[in-house]
Amino acid sequence: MGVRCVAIGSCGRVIQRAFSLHKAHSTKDMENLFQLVRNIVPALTSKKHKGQDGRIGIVGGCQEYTGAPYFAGISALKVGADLTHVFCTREAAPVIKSYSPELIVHPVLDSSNALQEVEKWLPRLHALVVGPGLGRDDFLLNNVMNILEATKARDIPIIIDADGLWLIAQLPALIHGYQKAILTPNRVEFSRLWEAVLTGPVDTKDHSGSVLKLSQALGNITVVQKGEHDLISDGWQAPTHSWWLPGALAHSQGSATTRPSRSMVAPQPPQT
Ligand SMILES: NC(=O)C1=CN([C@@H]2O[C@H](COP(=O)(O)OP(=O)(O)OC[C@H]3O[C@@H](n4cnc5c(N)ncnc54)[C@H](O)[C@@H]3O)[C@@H](O)[C@H]2O)[C@@H](O)CC1
Ligand SMILES: Nc1ncnc2c1ncn2[C@@H]1O[C@H](COP(=O)(O)OP(=O)(O)OP(=O)(O)O)[C@@H](O)[C@H]1O
Repeated sequence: MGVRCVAIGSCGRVIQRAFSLHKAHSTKDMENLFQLVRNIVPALTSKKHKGQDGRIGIVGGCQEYTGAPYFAGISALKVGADLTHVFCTREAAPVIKSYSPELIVHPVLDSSNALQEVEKWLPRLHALVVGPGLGRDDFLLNNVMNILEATKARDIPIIIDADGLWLIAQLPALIHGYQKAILTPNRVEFSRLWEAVLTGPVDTKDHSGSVLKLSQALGNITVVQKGEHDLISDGWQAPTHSWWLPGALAHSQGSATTRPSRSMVAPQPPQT
């Protein structure tokens, strides 16, 4: 069975499980969702070679945290990306690699030439995910700062989650105005970012307005605020709710970036 058939099967099982918890959904809703998932997975064709349907880089994984970068990488593959490169610390690499032979793992993030090592691969990557299981060690964060600058210089889309967001909260200028960035904060990460770039407390009665304001304060970069209802804004348009599976993935594992349908791999939301 091909990788994509397995991916579709896996997505189907997740959705079926989700729907078993949400009986209120109609069969028609379910059919629509299956179709949306199918749309995400690229069609097999003899005209393409391996790599053309997505080469994704994951920056994260350190001594303490190895699960999150694995989930980010393997999920990218399950929704159709062809290759995933994980850039992690030396100690994390054998652990992450042993979870799956499908991931390409580079034990470079804690080396003094981390930037050069990652830069060798940057020209081949279609998107970079920064933060899952990264930790908050200053030396690592400094390396990641340089990697972010190099990635921006190449105009590569960047998705930032978890400790990547911690770094952005310390240094918002690092990502300010970079239109190809997507930040995926949970409620706590959202507050941290808010405090870094805005004054006063987050308006908990107006989630939509808050997401819009944060996106604008960061120079109109896309913010996906995770929670019971995910909210997405690019600072120009009022936030929209997550459109495909509200609440169904509450038992999150690893990282929001492991659910790429919410961000750049997704088809456009249906017009309403
Ligand atoms: N939390 C996770 O699932 C993962 C954490 N990892 C790493 O573990 C370290 C600590 O992670 P923490 O998640 O504890 O982060 P923090 O140290 O930033 O703590 C955030 C706190 O906010 C709480 N919180 C989260 N969502 C909330 C909500 N909606 N409402 C109220 N409280 C909420 C959490 O329970 C946690 O106590 C980080 O270095 C992080 O990268 C990573 O390995 C990836 C997985
Ligand atoms: N209260 C909730 N009810 C239903 N679903 C929720 C709720 N909170 C979060 N979720 C779902 O879980 C996803 C992850 O949100 P969460 O707040 O757990 O982020 P997180 O802590 O950063 O986790 P992860 O890093 O795994 O994405 C959300 O995008 C949403 O789909």
